[in-house]
Amino acid sequence: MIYMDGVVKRYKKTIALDHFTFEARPNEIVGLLGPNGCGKTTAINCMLSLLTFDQGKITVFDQPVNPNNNKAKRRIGIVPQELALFEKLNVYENIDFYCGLYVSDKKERKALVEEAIEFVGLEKYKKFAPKQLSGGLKRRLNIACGISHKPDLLFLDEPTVAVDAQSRNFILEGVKKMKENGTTVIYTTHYLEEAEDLCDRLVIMDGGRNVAQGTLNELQRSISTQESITISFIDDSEGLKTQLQEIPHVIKVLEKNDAFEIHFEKSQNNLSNLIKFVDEHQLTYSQISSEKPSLSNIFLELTGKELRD
Ligand SMILES: Nc1ncnc2c1ncn2[C@@H]1O[C@H](COP(=O)(O)OP(=O)(O)OP(=O)(O)O)[C@@H](O)[C@H]1O
Repeated sequence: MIYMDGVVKRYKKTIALDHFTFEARPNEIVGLLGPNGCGKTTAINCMLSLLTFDQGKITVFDQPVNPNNNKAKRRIGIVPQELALFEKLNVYENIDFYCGLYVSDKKERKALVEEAIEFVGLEKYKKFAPKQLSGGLKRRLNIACGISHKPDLLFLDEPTVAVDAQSRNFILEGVKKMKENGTTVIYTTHYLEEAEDLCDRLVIMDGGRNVAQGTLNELQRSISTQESITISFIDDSEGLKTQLQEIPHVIKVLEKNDAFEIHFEKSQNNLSNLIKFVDEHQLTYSQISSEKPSLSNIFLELTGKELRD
């Protein structure tokens, strides 16, 4: 669907994309993740041929990107992070306007607009002006505007920022449904749990580069932390963190909300070694849980930074 190879984009002295590579295959949801300023928007704008680039190659639908390729544009949907709604138009009219950019036949358009309204669950609000909608409903309207022409390729930029739980679920279920219907989705988000749950593959960006890509499983296998055990002690003693660090196979120990998050490399005995340590030091714990590295752990190890979550 989309292929980027060695793409360099400079804004004067800033290198926003530094030999960036990226791929989105048909019928998958690809998560594009990275800290503020890592180049996500620049990469997307280059894919959409809204920006020119200095070096490298980008193909969309197997053709080099070209701002005059209207046939390709018809197959692409964009849901920007900033709401792009007309205050003077009601819900129906807003969607109809965006759909009209691609579909001129009125009858066909009416059916598509109605379908988009149903898809985002705004049937009761057709005649409402955007200012009469809650934040979550406005986001749903924004999405309906981007998908009403049934794109094969959809860009969703942080669609769940500042939305209530109900709208968030609606949006996430909608994205899954779009994939089921054959759409390829490129999804940027800062919510790592959301990306873990939703995306088939993930691309982690930092400093304009693709620092890692793959399924969650592949990314988990690519880092040294293979298990993280969180333990809360009732009788925390001074110097405990340093002592925990000496347990075999421990990579590092983080203190999080009155608990220790201990990162281990791959070994069969991590949990039993920790319990042995607890017994030997006559400690009492209130909670203990073990899990595979989260996307947040992966992100931290690969980039040395926490991503806002
Ligand atoms: N028009 C511009 N002129 C100069 N520098 C720019 C311009 N647009 C972006 N940059 C710089 O390019 C880099 C990449 O920015 P970009 O907006 O692509 O990052 P981003 O990952 O989308 O960030 P965010 O998560 O904050 O939206 C940053 O250093 C940014 O300051």
